[in-house]
This record gives sequence, structure tokens and C-alpha cells, in this order.
Amino acid sequence: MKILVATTNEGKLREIKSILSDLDVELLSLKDMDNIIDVEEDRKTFLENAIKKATQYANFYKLPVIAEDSGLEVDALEGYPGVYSARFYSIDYGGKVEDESLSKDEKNNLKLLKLLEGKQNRKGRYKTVVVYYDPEKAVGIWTEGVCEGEIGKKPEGSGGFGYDPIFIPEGYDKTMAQLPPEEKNKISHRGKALNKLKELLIKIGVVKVGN
Ligand SMILES: O=P(O)(O)OP(=O)(O)OP(=O)(O)OC[C@H]1O[C@@H](n2cnc3c(O)ncnc32)[C@H](O)[C@@H]1O
Ligand SMILES: [Mg+2]
Repeated sequence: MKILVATTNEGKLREIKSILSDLDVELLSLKDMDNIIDVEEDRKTFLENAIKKATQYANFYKLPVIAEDSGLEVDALEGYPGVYSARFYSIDYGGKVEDESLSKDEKNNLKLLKLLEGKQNRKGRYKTVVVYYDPEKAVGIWTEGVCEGEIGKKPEGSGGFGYDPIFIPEGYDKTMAQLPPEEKNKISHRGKALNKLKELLIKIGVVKVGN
């Protein structure tokens, strides 16, 4: 069976495909589709955004879909960036970063480090909500995963994506970007949520292990 991994984020796509690689399914990406629709993420929670993405993509492409909404919540910033994690550099909270010579991820990280300058409490966590939705069989499942950690003082490492160069997982003295991908997938919010989803999909007979 085919499942569309409906994300525009290459880093997420890479990790989702690797974590689900032991399933007997063909994982498609938006690049395999004839045309790409844009789903506006205007909801207040990861769950609502993930449901919106999964249902809109599934109903448009008439395929079972896995979509997720995720982000970083920082305690000293009242939980920001949260659902604004992808575009944190461009929102009013904490001021905008306009340096067009930087990538979106670099602008997000620069803004976060600036807002945490001098702050003792650097605790934070990655959160994701993953949604599987099959419009034909009317099967909808969602799972979530959390990865506790703290924000480092400067970007380190070249692996992963997004906030990984400044996110130090609990129990580690390295950033997520300094860990090999398989290590990140074992401890990340995405790995936890997708492994829960895998278990449920196998349990209800939607997928099997082994390809
Ligand atoms: O919505 P889609 O198309 O899936 O792609 P996106 O990048 O916009 O994804 P989100 O809306 O879920 O925003 C998640 C942002 O949170 C950050 N993020 C999520 N998971 C991460 C991870 O594992 N490592 C580093 N940053 C992460 C990163 O900046 C993402 O852009
Ligand atoms: Mg998004």
C-alpha cells in the first residue's frame, strides 16, 4: 500500500522515511505528486494543525497520509516558538530577524539565542503530533512525542535540521545536530510518536513489518 508523507520539510521527510523503513509500505512524498497544495497552518495547537494538514492532503490526493506538526517550546519564553517554530524569525514576538543572507533555520536560531541571552532557565522541549488519516477507510490515528532538553549557548554540529544545532537533549552534552541520525531517531519526539503510530497501525492490521 502507498502512504503519502505530507511534509514540505526535507529533514522531517528523511527522518520519517528512516523510522518507518521496516514497514511493508511504499512511502510517497509531495514531490511524487503532480501538483502541490499549500495548507495554511493557522491553528493554535500542534494537534489541530496536524489534523488540518493530514485531512486536507489526504482528501486532495485521495491517499492515506501521514502528516505532523511539531516545534520547540522554551519555558523562559512562555512556550514560544511553539506552533510558530517554522517561522519564528518572522513573528512580532521578540522582534523580527530580517537578515536575508541567513537561512530560515539560521534566523530562527539567531532570534532564539538572542532572546535567551543572560537567561538562567534554558529548559525546553521538542514536541510533535503525528496524524495518520485514510479517507477511504475512514481511519484516523494521532500520536505525540516529546523530547526534553535545553537550549545551548551557540550553534554546534551540522546534522539534523531546524533548531538541532542549539538543542541539547536531556542526558546528553551534545546538541541534536552533533548526534548521528539513528541516535536522534531513537530519542527524538518524532521517533517516539512514529514508533507509537507504527505499533497501532500494525495492531489494527493496516500495515505489516517487512518489505
Ligand atoms: O509543516 P511541514 O510541511 O511538515 O514542514 P514545517 O517545517 O513547516 O514543519 P512544522 O510546521 O511542523 O514546523 C516545525 C518546525 O519546528 C522545528 N522542528 C521540528 N522538528 C524538529 C527537529 O526534529 N529538529 C529541529 N527542529 C525541528 C523546525 O524549525 C520546523 O520547521
Ligand atoms: Mg509547517
